[in-house]
Amino acid sequence: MKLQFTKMQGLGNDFMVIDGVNQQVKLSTDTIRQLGDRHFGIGFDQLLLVENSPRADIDFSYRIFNNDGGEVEQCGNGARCFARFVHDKKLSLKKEIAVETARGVIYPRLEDNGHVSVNMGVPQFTPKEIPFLADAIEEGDRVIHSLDVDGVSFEISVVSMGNPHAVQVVADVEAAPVASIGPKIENHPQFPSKVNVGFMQIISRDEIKLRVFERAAGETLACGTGACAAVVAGIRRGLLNPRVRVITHGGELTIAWEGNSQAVWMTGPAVTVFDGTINLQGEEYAA
Ligand SMILES: N[C@H](CCC[C@H](N)C(=O)O)C(=O)O
Repeated sequence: MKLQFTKMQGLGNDFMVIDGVNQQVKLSTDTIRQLGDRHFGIGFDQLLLVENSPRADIDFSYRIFNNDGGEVEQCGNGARCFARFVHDKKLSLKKEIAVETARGVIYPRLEDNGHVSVNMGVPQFTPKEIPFLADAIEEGDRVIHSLDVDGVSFEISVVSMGNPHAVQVVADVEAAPVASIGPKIENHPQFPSKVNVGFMQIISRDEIKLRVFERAAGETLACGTGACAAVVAGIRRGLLNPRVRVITHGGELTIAWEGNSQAVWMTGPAVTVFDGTINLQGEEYAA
């Protein structure tokens, strides 16, 4: 069966976006993995599925799959592309939409300058919410945890944006051990659902550089929820102001958070690369 899709990117974090409103889509884990392969398939960091929501107060349901085929809770760069997609495909005429994910509702808004702003919801910090198996019984949530990785202690901040993040401050992101330490922390036994690993360099109280070794996707050119988590961690550590420019290898994001139980706001680009059609085999289908 033929499946229509759109290839999109947010700061080089790239996606296969599928309209599950006008197509009935059923994809196995293996098929998602094959589609995500950059040599034998289409190639993407994540696959984003757009579906109707049964709730009257929600415009769409948003499902996210890493390129290993696993479904996850949230994707920030993907949220901006989601909003651009539903507008350009005329699935909604609204400038601001309510989108339900596995871990809460987010509110993307199309800006006049072509960027997209997203209310990414309220960050969570308690080990249980990450989930993170802390060393001691924690009172509430600690800003910095020590994590032992092969006998070396790393000072990490844990933040959930719906998906789990472990953020550390480094002197120079370009010299950071992203490829070696990233997978060790991603798969650390104290993260029962694994974790996205952020390496943040503080340039000033208003600017950071960031690299993220993403759970199940490896290092990406940018990570939207990773940028939110890094800024929240930096503010909680007393290192950053409430509005921060985040410089990634794929480009820049603006992240704002007023603290406590306020939502995190993310603003950045969302770009359509091409539309395509692919033939699905076997029990996969798109009607
Ligand atoms: N790898 C992430 C999902 C994609 C997040 C990232 N692409 C973003 O822009 O937030 C996870 O397993 O939680």
